[in-house]
Amino acid sequence: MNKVEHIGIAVSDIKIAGDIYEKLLNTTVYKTERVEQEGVETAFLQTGPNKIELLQATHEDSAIAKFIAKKGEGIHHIAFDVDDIEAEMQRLKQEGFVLLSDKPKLGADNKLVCFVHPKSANGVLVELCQSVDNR
Ligand SMILES: CC[C@@H](C(=O)O)C(=O)SCCNC(=O)CCNC(=O)[C@H](O)C(C)(C)COP(=O)(O)OP(=O)(O)OC[C@H]1O[C@@H](n2cnc3c(N)ncnc32)[C@H](O)[C@@H]1OP(=O)(O)O
Ligand SMILES: [Co+2]
Repeated sequence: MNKVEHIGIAVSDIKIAGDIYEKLLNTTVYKTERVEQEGVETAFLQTGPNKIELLQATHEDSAIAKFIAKKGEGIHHIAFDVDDIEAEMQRLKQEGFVLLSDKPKLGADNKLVCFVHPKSANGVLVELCQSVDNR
């Protein structure tokens, strides 16, 4: 695995949260994207080498809606950049981690993604990300 690709933060209102994070980080939201498959609206901010992904649910069955209902707004996942997502998925499976899909899915920002169940990663939802350009 390479660097942290982004930190995902679950928010109830992406416009309000975007304004707060713009002030906090002294930068602007550079991109928004709706990912229907995940039931989320996203907004991205960059601070130094770090990327923040704000996530608002687009329907009540979305993972983000369930998370906020249970735990409230806050850090939802940590995503790591990988060179070869299928190889990394295979490695993690062999190490006993529980993957949440058999195949990579298309995420935001032109990435292939796969999630590791938080119960198998010390209570943290982990996302693997491979740039589609890396394929
Ligand atoms: C925009 C696309 C993409 C990107 O490109 O970056 C994204 O980031 S999409 C982000 C949203 N999508 C996902 O999170 C997909 C993966 N997540 C899931 O499949 C589910 O959320 C889950 C992790 C399997 C949990 O779903 P479910 O089992 O239905 O929910 P429960 O509420 O019953 O949770 C079970 C258990 O797990 C704990 N939990 C849930 N979410 C998290 C979390 N984010 N971090 C830590 N722990 C989490 C939850 O509290 C439950 O624990 P117990 O109460 O102890 O049983
Ligand atoms: Co993410």
